[in-house]
Amino acid sequence: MKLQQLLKCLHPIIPFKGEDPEITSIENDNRKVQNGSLFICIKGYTVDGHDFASSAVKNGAAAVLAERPLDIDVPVVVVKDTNRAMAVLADAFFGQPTQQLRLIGITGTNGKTTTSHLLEKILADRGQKTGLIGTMYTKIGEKTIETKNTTPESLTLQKTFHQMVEEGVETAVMEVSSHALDLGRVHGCDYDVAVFTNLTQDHLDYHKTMEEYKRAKSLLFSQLGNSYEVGRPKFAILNADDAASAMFKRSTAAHVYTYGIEEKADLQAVNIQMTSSGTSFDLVIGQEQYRVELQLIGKFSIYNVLAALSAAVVSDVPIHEAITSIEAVKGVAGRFELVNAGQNFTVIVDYAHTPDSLENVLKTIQHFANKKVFVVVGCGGDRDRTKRPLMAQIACRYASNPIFTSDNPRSEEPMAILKEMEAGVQGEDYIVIEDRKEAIHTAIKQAEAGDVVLIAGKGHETYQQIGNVIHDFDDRLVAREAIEER
Ligand SMILES: CC(=O)N[C@H]1[C@@H](OP(=O)(O)OP(=O)(O)OC[C@H]2O[C@@H](n3ccc(=O)[nH]c3=O)[C@H](O)[C@@H]2O)O[C@H](CO)[C@@H](O)[C@@H]1O[C@H](C)C(=O)N[C@@H](C)C(=O)N[C@H](CCC(=O)O)C(=O)O
Ligand SMILES: Nc1ncnc2c1ncn2[C@@H]1O[C@H](COP(=O)(O)OP(=O)(O)OP(=O)(O)O)[C@@H](O)[C@H]1O
Ligand SMILES: N[C@H](CCC[C@H](N)C(=O)O)C(=O)O
Ligand SMILES: [Mg+2]
Repeated sequence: MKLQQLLKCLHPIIPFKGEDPEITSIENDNRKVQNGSLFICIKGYTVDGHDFASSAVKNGAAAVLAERPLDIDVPVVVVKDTNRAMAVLADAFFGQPTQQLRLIGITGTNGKTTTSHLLEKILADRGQKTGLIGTMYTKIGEKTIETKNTTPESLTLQKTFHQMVEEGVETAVMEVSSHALDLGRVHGCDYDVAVFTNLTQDHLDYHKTMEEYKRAKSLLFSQLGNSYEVGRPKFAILNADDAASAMFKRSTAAHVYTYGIEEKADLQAVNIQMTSSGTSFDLVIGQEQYRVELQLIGKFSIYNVLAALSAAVVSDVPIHEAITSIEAVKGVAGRFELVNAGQNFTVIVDYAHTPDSLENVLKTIQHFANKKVFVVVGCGGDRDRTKRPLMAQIACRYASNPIFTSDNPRSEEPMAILKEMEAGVQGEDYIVIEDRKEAIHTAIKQAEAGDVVLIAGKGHETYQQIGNVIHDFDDRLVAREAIEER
């Protein structure tokens, strides 16, 4: 595509003039630039992309998009906000891919990864080719691609959607993080369905207040189409039991459907039965009622299932087929994942890294446990510090044997993070073991028949970041090794 043609999508008040090279790709990382690329300079949290413009030109950039004039030998297009412009350009360059597939976005503090996997399974079972974008990976059909963020920035995102369209994906399901909504990573995404799981404390390092965090989440609903196009209706799926849903309902013109347990909802779970091996309930939808027998555990799993079923129903999947698909799901990696190596106690690895998720998982365990409950838990560095004392309190409230350890300390001093956890539980009974491997081994060594060991916070992660070094680390493998050593 010619540069001038591409720039038209920015609708400048005064047209950009100048040379008109052929643009073969768009990049925001100078290391990925090739002959003919348009290099977009983004001011990041760590470095300023403008500093890499000369290097991008050396690597073959045919033009540069920047927020100020630059002394380089290729055309420089100056805009006020390159991050905003990147979303528009990416959407145009890749042929507006989200208008060519069905796009379902899932937001909320907890349950996004789980719900997206449940929904993907329902759609794939119907014979649809699906795409998935989220915390664990991006998936196109059966192919998985490694990712860094839960929701990538706009350029990667639109490139991925383009690839999905090329490969025949009919529906893409994606996790939409509050960071992504706030930073405009999803500008240009034309969602058909927006799903809300729940809102509890996380990410206050970034959003500062819960009100701001909620406002960021609400963008998914306010940005959901504002027209009643007959052929492409838009739906907002809201959690009737979460107070934030009222604001999201007000934010959207889309058709609203609700799900829930406590409050009246369009899809409602009643007659719930929970055991240590599964959960069952009656799904009431309109005048109809269906029994649902899940292999998933805990009340929070019912919410994720209801969210996925609601999104499936508005996507024209017959409800009984959606239920059959969900009943076959054994779980999602790193979410309430059992580690079995022949031991006579239960070991669970779970991605709970917020106060609410930790409380939910521990309450679920407490419901079934009749012996000791160990929890090995830490808090990530360079992330919301205010959750540290709260998570420690929850660990002490619901577990008989709390062990505080490191999660991903990142640039922080591991013991300083642990001190902030301890500040919440003065006088309580707990132990601190900075080294995560040692902490897991200690819990497993001490566990006796019938006890439960919960290893929380890192779930599917296969690394531990300490300082700038990323070490291989997988809670599931470490737990297995510890069990085998007994
Ligand atoms: C705070 C934040 O969101 N940071 C994101 C941001 O990084 P940054 O601002 O530090 O980027 P930077 O390194 O300064 O680079 C600026 C520009 O220079 C370019 N550059 C940089 C270096 C170089 O040699 N050459 C070059 O051209 C970069 O490509 C970029 O365009 O842009 C990066 C690229 O898009 C993101 O990967 C990165 O996410 C980091 C890893 C992160 O941890 N983000 C978290 C807070 C986050 O976004 N989390 C949410 C929610 C998770 C959840 O709850 O599920 C998520 O969606 O992941
Ligand atoms: N609906 C829910 N409500 C509360 N807690 C939940 C819910 N679903 C899952 N959890 C807990 O939260 C943890 C993370 O779940 P999941 O990965 O599905 O959430 P997520 O929203 O994708 O998280 P992230 O923001 O880190 O990507 C699970 O391991 C479990 O402990
Ligand atoms: N998506 C979450 C991941 C947290 C996982 C936890 N293991 C940590 O490193 O803090 C976040 O960015 O807050
Ligand atoms: Mg996730």
